[in-house]
Order: sequence, then structure tokens, then C-alpha cells
Amino acid sequence: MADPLFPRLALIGIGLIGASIALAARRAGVVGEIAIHTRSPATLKRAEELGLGDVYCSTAVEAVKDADCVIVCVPVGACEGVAIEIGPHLKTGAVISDVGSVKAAVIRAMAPHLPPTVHFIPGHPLAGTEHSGPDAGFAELFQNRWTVLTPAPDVDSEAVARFTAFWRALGANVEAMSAEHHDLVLAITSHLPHLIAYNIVGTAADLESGLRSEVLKFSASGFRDFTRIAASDPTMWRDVFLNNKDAVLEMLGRFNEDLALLTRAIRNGDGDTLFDLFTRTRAIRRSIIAIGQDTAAPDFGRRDHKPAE
Ligand SMILES: NC(=O)c1ccc[n+]([C@@H]2O[C@H](COP(=O)([O-])OP(=O)(O)OC[C@H]3O[C@@H](n4cnc5c(N)ncnc54)[C@H](O)[C@@H]3O)[C@@H](O)[C@H]2O)c1
Ligand SMILES: O=C(O)C(=O)C[C@]1(C(=O)O)C=C[C@@H](O)C=C1
Repeated sequence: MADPLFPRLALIGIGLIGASIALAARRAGVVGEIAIHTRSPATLKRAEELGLGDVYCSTAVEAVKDADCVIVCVPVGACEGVAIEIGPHLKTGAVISDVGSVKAAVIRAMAPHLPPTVHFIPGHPLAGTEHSGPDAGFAELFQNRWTVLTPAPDVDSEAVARFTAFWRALGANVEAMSAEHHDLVLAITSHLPHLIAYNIVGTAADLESGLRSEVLKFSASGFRDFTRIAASDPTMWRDVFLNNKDAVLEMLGRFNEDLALLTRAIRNGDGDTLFDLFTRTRAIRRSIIAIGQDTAAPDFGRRDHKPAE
């Protein structure tokens, strides 16, 4: 059997994403030993019961010792604390990454605490569900989905190639781009949709009780899809909005302008405006399905969007 890409992989945080990485990496045979640390002892015990790793560590320092690759799988707001803790204990030449849904803020928070002897390759798998915790993980999560990497331009290309190969072995398609571009694209494709879902479900929940019970009773349609998204982890999404503020506000501004136009069209009985928009959006959905990416990333076509080595 070929040598593993990383003899020791350390996962810090073992929820939906950490557990899915553990299962997928094990199945792909790309790692030797998997060391796991997570904040709560109960979750660490559960990870052990599920057989997600080989070594279960009560501290992050213990988990990263001699690790060739460390992936931090915690909420965005917890990344800085983890970097402070593990920074002095990282193996020379190790790849250090994360899976945070926001990139620029995570890089600002982590980079100052990492030694120059490691290769920092931030990442974001564009795959997930509304579930969290280690029981939610599954090996197929990354299959045919995008993972975006946002290494600084001067990061060692061999390390980037090795980490790209790791994600590809987990079934992902890999793209590299700048952290700022990532954050702008994800603001419209992921963060705003979640904000809209949280808001519409909140609006329904605030209706007077008679109407609210009707909403719940008849929610077998579009509203139900929103409730799935709005069931996503509150800590994770609080951190996303606190850490991608500018890009989300930019997209929210555009969204509100477009919503005002639709509001006016409805008030004025302007059916053409409504029909034209709905025709355009239906075509977008059909083109996404036609290229077989209804579960993958949208078009990132911009100058700083380049395939990973
Ligand atoms: N859920 C998704 O759909 C999704 C998709 C892609 C990326 N992400 C990103 O992945 C990261 C993890 O998300 P998740 O869905 O796996 O969350 P999760 O809640 O399922 O798991 C997070 C884990 O991190 C642990 N943790 C929290 N703070 C910690 C700390 N300081 N030290 C050690 N462990 C700590 C928690 O105990 C938990 O086990 C987030 O940054 C999120 O933005 C999530
Ligand atoms: O499918 C879902 O439930 C998701 O919300 C996954 C989703 C997304 O918005 O597409 C959520 C956040 C992540 O950062 C990446 C993926």
C-alpha cells in the first residue's frame, strides 16, 4: 500500500465537519494515525465510541504533537484561541488548516500565532447539513463538492499540492482563491441564504398564535425548506455573520434594493417585471442542474480564481 499523504492527522473539533473528515480520510487511506481533540469531554467520548480516530486527546497540544497535518474544525470564533494554544507545539513542516465558513477573519485570527516553520493553508469545504456534532458526520459529505483553499501566495507549493491531493482523495473538487474573494462569493451563495431563512422562520414564529399554528400546519412546501436551513447551528452562524460583516452587508444592500423593486412591481401590478425575473431565475436553476452541480459550488469565474496546483 502507498505511503499515506500524512502519517499523523490531528483534528481539533469533532463535529459534523471534523467527523466527516475523519471518516472520509480513513476510507481513502490517506492518513496513518488520526488524533482527535475536542473541547467537551462528552463529545470526545462519543467520538471514541464512534471509532472516528486512533488517539483521543484531552488537550489540543497533545493532539498536534508530531502531527503532519492539523485541521481545526471549530466555529470561526474559536479559531484564534486554538491557534494560540497549538502554535508553539506544531511540528516543523506540518500543514495547518481549518474548515471555517469565513476565510479572511480566520486568517487574521490564526496566522499571527503560527510559527513560520509550518505551512498555513486555510480551507473551506462547501458541503454541510443543518446537523452538528460527531454523530452527524458521514464519509460521503465531500463527494463531488468543492473545497476552497486560500493559502497566501508565498506558501510552499509542494505543501499546497499535498493538501490538495488530500481533499481530492476525500472526493472533493479543489479550487484556490484569495480569502477576500471567497468571503464575497460565499456571502451571496451561503451566508445571505441562511440569513433569509433565519429571518423568514423568525417572522413566521412572531405571528400571532392563530396564524402561527396555520403556518406550522401547512408548512409542507417552500417554507419547510427554509426551516431546514434555519435549523442550522446557532453558534456557527452567529460567528459567520460576526466575521464576514462587510461582505454580507454589501450583498444584503443589493438584496434589499432588488426586493424593493419587486415590492414596487407587486404594488403596481407590474406582471412583466415579475415574469422576467422568475424566467431568469428558473434558467439559472436549470443550468446548474444541467452541469450536474446542483449540489456543488456556483460559478466563481473571476481573475483571482485559479485551479489549485
Ligand atoms: N455545518 C456546515 O454545514 C459547515 C460546512 C462547512 C464548513 N463549516 C465550518 O466548519 C466548522 C465546524 O462546523 P461543524 O458544523 O462541524 O460544527 P459542530 O458544532 O458540529 O462541531 C464543532 C466542534 O468544535 C468543538 N469546539 C468548539 N470550540 C472548541 C475549542 N475551542 N476547542 C476544541 N473544540 C472546540 C465543539 O465541541 C464541536 O465538537 C465551522 O467553522 C463552520 O463554519 C460548517
Ligand atoms: O446544505 C446545507 O445545509 C448547508 O448549509 C451547507 C453550507 C451551504 O451554505 O451550502 C453551509 C455552510 C458551509 O460553510 C458550507 C455549506
